[in-house]
Amino acid sequence: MSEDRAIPGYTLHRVIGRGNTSLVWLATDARKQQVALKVPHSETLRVHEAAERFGNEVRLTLKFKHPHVVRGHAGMAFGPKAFLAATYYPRGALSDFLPQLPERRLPFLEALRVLADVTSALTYLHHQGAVHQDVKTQNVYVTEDGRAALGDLGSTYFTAQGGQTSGSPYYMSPEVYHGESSSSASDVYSLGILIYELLSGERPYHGNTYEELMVAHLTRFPAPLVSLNPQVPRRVARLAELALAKRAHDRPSADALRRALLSALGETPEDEVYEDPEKDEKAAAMPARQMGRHGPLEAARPPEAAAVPAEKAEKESRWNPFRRKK
Ligand SMILES: Nc1ncnc2c1ncn2[C@@H]1O[C@H](COP(=O)(O)OP(=O)(O)OP(=O)(O)O)[C@@H](O)[C@H]1O
Repeated sequence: MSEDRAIPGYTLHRVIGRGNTSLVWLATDARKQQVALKVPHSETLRVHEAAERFGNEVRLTLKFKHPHVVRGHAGMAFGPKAFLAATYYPRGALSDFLPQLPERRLPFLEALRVLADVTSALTYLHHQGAVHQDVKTQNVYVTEDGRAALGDLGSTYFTAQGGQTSGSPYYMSPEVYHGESSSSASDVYSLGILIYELLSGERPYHGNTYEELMVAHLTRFPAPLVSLNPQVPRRVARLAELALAKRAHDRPSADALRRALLSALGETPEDEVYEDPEKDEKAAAMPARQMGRHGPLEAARPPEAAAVPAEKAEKESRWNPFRRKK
């Protein structure tokens, strides 16, 4: 990284990832704590909607506080010194290591645990009135002891404020393919795809092009999950199949799925009690001198210009989700 992009207060050790938007470093902060430091590419800062998307990710990652949502420690949403310091997950994202596993699958109980954690994160976001819009293996980070956290809040928005519909074609719901608004039910659909993928080792729908995937999501039905993996408890299989209902209102809530997954793990699902995300905002803030014009604590704005409009997905070059490396 050139000197002018150095982030004050952090020592950079090595690059651990490179996405469309940012370069991710393993770094240590002033207290010698390891963090994943996301620094937007210069091009991201030059393209308005890309910069907005990064800024949205910074603001919301700092705002939400849940054990299964990637935690932001500090950041700056906009400007040449924009960055996000977040919890570092040494195993990386699910997509980083799944392909190396036998049959591309986590052991069954580990998969259930990861899914229960992601579903708990979604239950929380939906309870806050937010829609994630990008649930997929690339955005699920896993700890050494097999616990998961949902990250990449760049496309997340609050339904009360509105936001631009977006998604990734392997995970996108029929209504998003139709160019309609996304909702918590669209997240549940993407979660249904993830459940299939983790419990059967394969995504339910395939296609080599955006159009082929669209046809599959709009017209086909997945094979019964228990036929692909007889270990899957019937209730989980039933709800996962319902999560892939073509009509949004036929899908279960994330919370219903969370309860089924926890029961499958032999646990008694409890109601989740949430901390007010505003409560510790000041504690999570950067020192004032490091705050940009749009500091990380500013109320979250909808990522209007930031997300990938589904109907434009084919046309957009950089922001076409189908072309994203993931
Ligand atoms: N908190 C983290 N802990 C460990 N590794 C991480 C973390 N965040 C990101 N990475 C690594 O960096 C890679 C790139 O991160 P990410 O996909 O978030 O980049 P991005 O440019 O913001 O995303 P996009 O391509 O969706 O725009 C990830 O695939 C992962 O390997």
